[in-house]
Amino acid sequence: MTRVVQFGKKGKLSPRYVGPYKEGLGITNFLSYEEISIEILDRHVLGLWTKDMASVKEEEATWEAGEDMSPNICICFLLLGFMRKGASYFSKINLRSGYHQIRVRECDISKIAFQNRESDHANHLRIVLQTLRAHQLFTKFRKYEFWLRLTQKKVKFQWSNSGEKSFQELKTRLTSAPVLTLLNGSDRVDFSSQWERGESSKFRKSAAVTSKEYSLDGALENIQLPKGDCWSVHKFGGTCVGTSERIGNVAEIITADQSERKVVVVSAMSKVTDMMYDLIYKAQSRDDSYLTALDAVREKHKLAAVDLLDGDNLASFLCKLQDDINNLKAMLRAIYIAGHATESFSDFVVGHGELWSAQLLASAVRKNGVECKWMDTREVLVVNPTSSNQVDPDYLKSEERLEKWYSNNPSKTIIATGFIATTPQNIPTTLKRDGSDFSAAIMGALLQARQVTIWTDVDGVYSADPRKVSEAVILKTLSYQEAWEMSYFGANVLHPRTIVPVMQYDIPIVIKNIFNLSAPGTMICRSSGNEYEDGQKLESLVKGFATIDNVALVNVEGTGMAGIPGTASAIFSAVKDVGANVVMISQASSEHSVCFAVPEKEVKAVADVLESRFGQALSAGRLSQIAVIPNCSILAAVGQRMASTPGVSATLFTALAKANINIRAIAQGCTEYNITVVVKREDCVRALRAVHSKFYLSRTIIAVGIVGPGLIGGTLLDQLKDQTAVLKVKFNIDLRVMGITGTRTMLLSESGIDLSRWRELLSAKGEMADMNKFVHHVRGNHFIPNTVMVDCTADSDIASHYYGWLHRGIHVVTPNKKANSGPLDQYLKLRTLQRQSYTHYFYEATVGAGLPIISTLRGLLETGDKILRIEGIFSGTLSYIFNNFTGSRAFSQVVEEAKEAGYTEPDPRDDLSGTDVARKVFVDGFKYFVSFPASDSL
Ligand SMILES: NC(=O)C1=CN([C@@H]2O[C@H](COP(=O)(O)OP(=O)(O)OC[C@H]3O[C@@H](n4cnc5c(N)ncnc54)[C@H](OP(=O)(O)O)[C@@H]3O)[C@@H](O)[C@H]2O)C=CC1
Ligand SMILES: N[C@@H](CC=O)C(=O)O
Repeated sequence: MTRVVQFGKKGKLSPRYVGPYKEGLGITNFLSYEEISIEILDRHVLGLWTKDMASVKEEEATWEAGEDMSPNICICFLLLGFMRKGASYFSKINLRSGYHQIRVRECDISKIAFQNRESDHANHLRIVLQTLRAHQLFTKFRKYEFWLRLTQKKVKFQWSNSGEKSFQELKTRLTSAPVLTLLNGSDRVDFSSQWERGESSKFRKSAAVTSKEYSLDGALENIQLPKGDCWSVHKFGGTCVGTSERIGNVAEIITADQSERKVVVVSAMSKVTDMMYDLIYKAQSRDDSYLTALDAVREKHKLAAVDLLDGDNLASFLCKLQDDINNLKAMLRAIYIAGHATESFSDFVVGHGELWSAQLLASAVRKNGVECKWMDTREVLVVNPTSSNQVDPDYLKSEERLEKWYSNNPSKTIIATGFIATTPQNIPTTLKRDGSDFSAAIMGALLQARQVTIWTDVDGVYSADPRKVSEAVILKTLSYQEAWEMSYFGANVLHPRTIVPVMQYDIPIVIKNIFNLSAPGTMICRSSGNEYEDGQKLESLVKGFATIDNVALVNVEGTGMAGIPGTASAIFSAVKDVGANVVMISQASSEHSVCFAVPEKEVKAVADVLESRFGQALSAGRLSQIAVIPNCSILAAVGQRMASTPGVSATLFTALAKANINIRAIAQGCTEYNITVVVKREDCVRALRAVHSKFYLSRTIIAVGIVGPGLIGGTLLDQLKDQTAVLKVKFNIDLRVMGITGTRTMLLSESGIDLSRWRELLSAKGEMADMNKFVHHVRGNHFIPNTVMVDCTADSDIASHYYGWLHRGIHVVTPNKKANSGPLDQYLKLRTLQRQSYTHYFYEATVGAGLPIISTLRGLLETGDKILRIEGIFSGTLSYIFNNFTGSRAFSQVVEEAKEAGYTEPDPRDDLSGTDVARKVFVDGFKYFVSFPASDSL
């Protein structure tokens, strides 16, 4: 029972009952317990109403109520009445007294008014507070003196920050007091026993956040806004509600969601926001087609509604839609005439997409039998636009409005519009880019919800862009900071600002795929500090990698910069003046140069302004240059566990070096949560894949080119066929043979040759051999960071390519002795380059037919052994001949047999002449202890 009392013109009302405040309890025709207890426990004690207040003229038993009378104080008196009677636990009986809920207007929040002597205020309050103190419910009485001052009639009302703080504390203390209640008729439940059983915190929370638990018979509306774990927030983007069928699916998800209470934030149907902006653009360009475009908008929503709804629901939606369209038509006409739309006009028009999708979804949810309310968030979310095209939420005002909205629209399921909000002056505005995610996060914070779920069309946050790294994995968890860093550096996770509202309450954000409900998604939450909890491998110090393409570097250099305060300020003020966004900054400690990255499209303006501002410094030689390096990309490694872990950057840079990626600039924040490098744009994907595989987030992919599929090359290909699976599973290596070439034909593949059929494919599909094309193909796949050429020929011409290959970052593996037994200076040049380019040059198979002779010799020498003598027959061919040329067969026949057995060189004369043995002696390992003149070669 809620009694509505109309106010007269002067805001006076006369109560119909004189309260029994001084007469004792038990008068029956007062408010029911539910009304009062809920008011007490949930709204008024918790409420944040800050303006005063109903003053009571006792003699007349009338109330003068200001527009904003505060019931907080009244409630305190209410409590004190009970406490004065010795109550330390409250029951509904205590509360059934002469207090009235009144509303100024039908739609207003009910407020409690009651009869009281003004002179009693201070006394009563003291008793309340002393009683609380006696029960150790708060610690410092003097902290609440503000209350006493405020309640004095002639004292000017001033609500200071400290008053607010103290009130909040008092509120918490009061609401954590034990309360007796009746749940059902005469069933009495003593929550104090829960308290004694150690469930106080649970109870405190439920007392503070729910109201229904205290209802006697459920007759009373839940007008008090509960907060806390009972709420979950879901956000569905435009793709999720792109069609009537998808809206229906979303309604199913909401219906199936087990949360006690939920707010569902919804974007406009996909493409609608663009359509709405297009309307404005057309209208202000005086393009008459805005009318047909508006018809298309109406039709889209009408069709969706007809598919989804029926009966009254459909009729009422269509009626509302037509009203809105009529209004929009008028507004667009005004824009058409003015030839201009103000920002608030635009925001108002554009926001209709969310208004319609929220209403459609709400109707669809209701159709599933779930009671729900839809919320136009412009009534609730208050934001202050900033100069930088962003908005700052006003949480206090939004909270007030949310409480008010809820009291008029109490529901366990609320479908709220994303993206739109209002300014403090009630001017419609939007939350700008990715605004719906932000709306959901703000709602989560206002309700202190258990979780915010962002529904999208991917399974979660990937360790890298899956379009660039096909082996990218879904991350189970990310800390707020990691998500923040990833999204800043281009990972399409969440807008960084989305994380801010939820962070303060430790509310997790879960990213889920609406098209794959069984996928667990990614949870963004406070870092647990437990290295293993998220199931990531120990090696995954880096959680993920993100890239930003299309950036340019600007390098300002000169001796005149060192030690001159204000240089950086002057540079970046100039950059700010042209509105450019600085993505990354790096300055060497020598202070001779400052290097920073800006979006490519802004670099010209930046260069121009710097040239003009620093023209004098340039001509005087204080600055040597302002250089622009275009076509760059930023690659960022992100991971909270990178902090204070030595070796992460070394691993990162080694991976990049091995993939032959040149780093143009480096930056690392002092939190050590990210390491950022700038690379050439064309190198970016290879760089990303190289580092991704290096940190064991995926397999190391190697593109292999086989030159010379003869005996050795063919055997190797067969061996690779057998080992491919083992290499993948056991060694995390994904080896793909991208090309095979002989002297006449070559076979190329985009994704890797099927090694079980390579002979058949080479002869059937081989094309004319072309070494340049071959190398370009094997190396040219931007998605594979590592390339290896395996030279299985005995050709010096092929060996002469090694230098160029190593120079391009291509690793070389060969059994061909030619490069190592040619001119020594060329060999040494090759080795120097190999060391400088961080590439591998492996040639173990040149000696001993693949037995580990070279590495063994080197190991012996490195550990202090001295090689005095090496004895043996360094030729398989000669060894075969020595053993088999017994005179019974012709020498040529024995040589033929040796060739058949695979011992000989392609030209057996190399073996017979001893040249092959001599080459082996030349090969690296032997050079440790045999001196050759630099001019010697074979
Ligand atoms: N046999 C052995 O036990 C050992 C051999 N080696 C070394 O392995 C290498 C290969 O020996 P092996 O397999 O026996 O010789 P093969 O004669 O069986 O194979 C040589 C291959 O190289 C190809 N080839 C030659 N020149 C070129 C060129 N310019 N461009 C492309 N392909 C070319 C040939 O192609 P095509 O068929 O089209 O002419 C052929 O497929 C040699 O350097 C040898 O010293 C090392 C250790 C042991
Ligand atoms: N032809 C060589 C084998 C490869 O190096 C030999 O006979 O030993």
